[in-house]
Parts: sequence; structure tokens; C-alpha cells
Amino acid sequence: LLFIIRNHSRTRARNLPPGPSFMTAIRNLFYLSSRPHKCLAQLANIYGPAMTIQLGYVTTVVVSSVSMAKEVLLRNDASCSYRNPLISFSVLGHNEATVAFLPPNSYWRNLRKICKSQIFAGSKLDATRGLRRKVVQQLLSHVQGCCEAGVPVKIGEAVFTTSLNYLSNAFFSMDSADRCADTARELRKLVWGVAEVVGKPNFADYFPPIKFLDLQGIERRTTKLVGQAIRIIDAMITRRLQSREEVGYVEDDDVLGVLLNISQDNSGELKRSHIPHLLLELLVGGTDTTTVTVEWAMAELLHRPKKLKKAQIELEEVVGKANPIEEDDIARLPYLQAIVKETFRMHPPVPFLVPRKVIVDVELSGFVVPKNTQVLVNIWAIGRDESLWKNANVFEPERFMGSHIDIKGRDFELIPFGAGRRICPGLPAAHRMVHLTLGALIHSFDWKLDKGITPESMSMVDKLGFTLRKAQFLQAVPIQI
Ligand code: HEM
Repeated sequence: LLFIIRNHSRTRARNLPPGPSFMTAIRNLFYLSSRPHKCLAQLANIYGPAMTIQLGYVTTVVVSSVSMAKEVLLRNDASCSYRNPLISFSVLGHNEATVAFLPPNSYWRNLRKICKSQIFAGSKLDATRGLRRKVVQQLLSHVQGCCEAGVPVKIGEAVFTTSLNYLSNAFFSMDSADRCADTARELRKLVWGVAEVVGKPNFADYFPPIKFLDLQGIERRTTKLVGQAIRIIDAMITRRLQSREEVGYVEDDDVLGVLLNISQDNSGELKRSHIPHLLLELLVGGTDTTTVTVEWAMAELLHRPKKLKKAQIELEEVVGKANPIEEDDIARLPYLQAIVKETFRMHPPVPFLVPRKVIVDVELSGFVVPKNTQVLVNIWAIGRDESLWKNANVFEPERFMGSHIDIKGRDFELIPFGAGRRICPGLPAAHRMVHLTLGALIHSFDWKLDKGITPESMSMVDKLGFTLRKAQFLQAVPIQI
């Protein structure tokens, strides 16, 4: 109860956006903790597109419309670009070394610049095209194995492995098939574990006086997992530095090599001790988001098999039956692109963006949002807004055919990667990976649901953890085309 209502009456006194009463907040307590995106969207229908809700000690303003999202992310981008470092992300100094939780200061700008120019620039991604081709080929081999054995594929698990293989290859030249296999397996377990534990709502975030009790054990578990992951990455750094010393020069143009070079040039752009945290952040942030997108897209296509057929026909016509899909094909596959956009509209992996915080009083359409307020942009609600999208709850990729709407942060009806200065830096990599993986899965195989499940009976319920996942993971049976 404390989680929801503390200071409720005090907040009413200020010129804050309206919000639910004490009793409504209590009635919604259970719902709020399990499916907050939906609960807050329903409350926004009553209180309006800017709404105040008291979460324990944290006054929170939730915005749920295109015009209010523009107020936050465009007009007031500078003042709304701070973060509220959650306990899970602050263990072992993680928040001081990572892009997502630093305040928008000069060090954060350095890290963004490094991401933009050294990791996710078009030329860098072009250079790692072969890596993505390879890991997607490994995924298809796994699916082929399941196909021959007649067993279903756990789509989320398989795509998680693929995304992580790609990132760890690009970051550390680590191939799970080679001698580093043990380290790769260990890292996989840890990245999965970190995403699990940081996705749990931690009451202590909203009620700091009980933080020291760590009642849910989240701080303890995160510290353990993050600590183990950092040690593994640190060991890789030590090995890399040793081989640089021994050999004098090693061919290490992977991300780790590039980051080490930057940290050694004494410009202060990047601290050496921050490299493991930064790499861990990118691994965790990049893997789960891409995975749930592909899993939801596959789920929607199995839920509506005619759309799956239509996508397969497009792939056959553009790519050719006997050819594997390549990244260059994506631009010539408008229906595949429409499927991905429609998936982002209905199932944005990060439905509130990463929570923002204002550090000065900010005026939003006549309301005053006082300093230290947390600001959530409910992009799930925007994606389901019937005034923007006809039949908003129906998966209809056709709505994007011939539409100018893009996902790059300019069209506020669809901002799965956020917008403004905090927009996701991994967007270019995610764009390639999601289209390539999904395209390959449906181009190489036909799919049916597991025994006893029909398109009509399959569950499409979601659950919010670190990302917005399917509550029941998707299993599907591949069929040779
Ligand atoms: C489908 C895939 C992805 C989605 C939907 C997604 C979505 C998001 C969103 C909504 C934000 C917050 C933006 C805001 O506050 O306005 C974000 C931030 C971020 N994302 Fe992604 N992301 C994806 C993939 C990736 C990948 C592949 C990486 C890196 C490998 C990555 C790294 C980051 C980082 C470092 C931030 C923090 C940026 C900052 O605070 O300045 N993301 N992402």
C-alpha cells in the first residue's frame, strides 16, 4: 500500500496533472504490479494523457498521447533527460559507467559518441554483416535439427542465443563454438539472469527508507550476477592486454579492442574500469529487446497464418526460394518491414521507455511537473490508441504499407526506441538483426503451433519484466518448405 499511496494528499495541492484517488490506486494495486502498461493506459482514459500517480515516495507523471510525448521528448527534452537510477542498475557503480543511467553530462555524451561512431555506425555494422549472417545460419541449423527430430522450437530461447552470439562475437570476437565455449555459456547464463532479476519490480526503489532491508533480495542477487559478469569480462580484458604486450600488435578490431584503444589514449573519454559495465549494459540491453520483438512477431504470425503466408510469398518473390535472406534484401521487403513495425506498435519491448526524471520544475501543457518527478511515456498506450489506429488491438501490418511512419524517433505515434537525445543508440543494429532473424525463420521454414494449440486458442497475454514479454513463451513446430 505504501508503494502506491504515500504523500498522495500532498501531491494534490500542487499544479500537477490529475490522477487517481487513493482508493482507485489501491483497487489497481495488483493490476499495476503485473500489467502496469495496461492499467495506466486505462487510468489515462479517465484522467487524461498527463496523469500523476504516487508510487511510494516517487511522484510519477505518466504521459500517454502523441502530443504529450512530444512535450516530454521534444519540447522539454533537455530537462526530461535525466534518469532515476533504480537500485538494480546501481549495484557496483554500474549506473556511473553505463549510457542508460548517467545523467546527460559530458561523460555520457562521450559514451553516446563512442556508441554512435565506433559501434553502431553504418560502416561498422557493414563490417560485421558476416557475423550476423553466421549466427542466423547457426539458428537455422538448430531449427533444422528440431525439424528433423519433430520437436518444437522454443522461439525466445533460440533467438536469445542468436542475438547474444552476435553481440559477443562483435564485442569480444567470442564464438560459442570455439574454445571460449565455457565462458560463452557462463556469460549467457549471467546475461539471462541479470535481465530476469532487474526486470522484477523492487519496492525499495519507491520506498527508500526500507532499502537497507532488501526485502525481496533483488539487490543481493543483482550484485552477485553483475559481479560475476563483470569478472568474466574483466578476465577477457586482462587476456587481451597480455596478448597485446606479448605480440606487440594483435588484430583486434572488435568492440573491446576499440574501447581499449580509446581508454588508453588518456583523453578521459572512457575510463578503463567502465568498459566491462558498458559492455554488459549493451549485452543485456541489446539481447532481450531483440529477442522479444522476434518472439512477438512470430506469435502474431502464427496467430494469423494468412499474414505469415503473405510474408513468405513476398520473401519468395524478392529473395528467391533457394537463396538465404541477406541484409540488403530488407529494403526490398515492405511487408516484412510492416510486420516489424506492427509488432513494435502492439508489443513495444520497453513500454514506458527507460524512466525519465526531471531535475527542474517543467511545464507540460499548462501543468507543472516538479523537480525530481519521474516521467514515464506509455508508448504501449499510444500504440493502442483507437483515435490513432483503427482496430488498434488487431495485428494488421497492412496499415503500414505505403505509410511514411518510421521507427526512428521522428513519428511520435511509433517510438519503440524512444526519441530525442536519449533515443536508443542500438537502433541500427537492432533493425538489421530483427528483420534478418525474422525473415530467415519464416523464409526457411513453414511453422505450426505445438500440439493441441490452435491460432484461435493460443495465448497472446503479455507480462512486464525487463521487457514486455509473452506471458507464456512461444513454442512452434518448424516444417520443411
Ligand atoms: C528491438 C530492440 C530494441 C528496442 C525496442 C530498444 C528500445 C530502447 C528504448 C525505448 C530506450 C530508451 C529510450 C528513451 O529513454 O527515450 C533504449 C535505450 C537504450 N538502448 Fe535500446 N532498444 C533495442 C535494442 C538495443 C540494442 C541492440 C542495444 C545495444 C546493443 C541497445 C542499447 C541501449 C542503450 C545503451 C540505451 C540507453 C540510451 C541512453 O540512455 O542514452 N538497445 N532502448
